[in-house]
Amino acid sequence: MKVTEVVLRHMKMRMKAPFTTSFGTFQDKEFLLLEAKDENGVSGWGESVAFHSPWYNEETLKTNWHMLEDFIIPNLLNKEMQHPDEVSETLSYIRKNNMAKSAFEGAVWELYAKQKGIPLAKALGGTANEIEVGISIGIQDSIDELLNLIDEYVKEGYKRIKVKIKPGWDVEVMREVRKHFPDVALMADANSAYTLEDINLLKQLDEFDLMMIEQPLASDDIIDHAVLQRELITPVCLDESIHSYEDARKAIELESCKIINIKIGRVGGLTESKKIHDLCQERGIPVWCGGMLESGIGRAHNIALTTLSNFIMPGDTAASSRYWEKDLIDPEVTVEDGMIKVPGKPGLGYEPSYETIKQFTVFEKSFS
Ligand SMILES: O=C(O)CCC(=O)c1ccccc1C(=O)O
Ligand SMILES: [Mg+2]
Repeated sequence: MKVTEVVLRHMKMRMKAPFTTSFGTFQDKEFLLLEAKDENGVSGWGESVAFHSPWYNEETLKTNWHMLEDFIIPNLLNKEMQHPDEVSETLSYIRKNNMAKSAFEGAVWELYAKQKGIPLAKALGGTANEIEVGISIGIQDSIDELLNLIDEYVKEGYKRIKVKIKPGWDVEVMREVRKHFPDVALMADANSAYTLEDINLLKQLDEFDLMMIEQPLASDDIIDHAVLQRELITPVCLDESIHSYEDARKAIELESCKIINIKIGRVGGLTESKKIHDLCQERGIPVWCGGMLESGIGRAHNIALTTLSNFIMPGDTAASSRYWEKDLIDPEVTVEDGMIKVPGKPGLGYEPSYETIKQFTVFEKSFS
């Protein structure tokens, strides 16, 4: 298998509604799409989930463009490979820049699956025919607005509700949500908005029978998370803290968390995601697939990964229509009763639409 041409596209798509986390708000989603073609003109697709600004991690779509253009693409163009695992091996000399690596690697994984004539899910070793999904709700202007949204999503059948929290929008909010939705599977995501000084406040969340609290403390801190986990009944789930298999191993050994959120981009690709998945399975740590407000391409990658057997908790990969007026793929991702049917066609199983992609492309460059 060989990638003989790469088309890199800078995309800009407006989300239906702004998304607010403890770091701020945005509505225009900019990201990179990477199309990798083989010598027969077959394309595999990858998406970089790096945002316009480095609030979630240190990467941005411009740093990703730089890494791809100046290092990753030259390293991998025209390189003969037997298996997509060789992408991360080849790039292992590059420190971090996981989202940039993952964009290329995801495209190679799709190409590999297409060449074998099997769905990406199967190529990864996944077995599920359908997957359970939840939904992540950003910080709202009022509790009433939040309750209305939750009501809507519960009626649509989403299997669990995740509420973003931050100081000043936490205990009282979760109390109201629990009061109105006593039976819903519920969790909170803090995106690192707290420190150990907030331990008493975080302990109050134990009242609400949450499935987990996601990334309460700093993005690089598994020591304090271990201290916090010892004090909480609610399981801690790590998101931003886990960049690799090694991070996952250390967090599990320190008992910094009881659950891990795997995001393909954050850990540098599908090969590393699988390794983390397998480790967690061995250690009895459930995993679920996080979301980065992806277009259909990244969404399709998440769906394929989620078919692995230790993805036993609903992920954040909601329906295309939750984010976009029009997604880049045909068909779009749809959710019925909180389930997504895993496509049976080779590769991603969703066809990227060149017409729609063109409409949202700010800039593109071809490498061969
Ligand atoms: O709906 C999604 O794609 C996930 C939404 C979400 O929670 C999120 C969105 C952007 C960046 C980080 C996160 C997160 O999981 O922390
Ligand atoms: Mg998170």
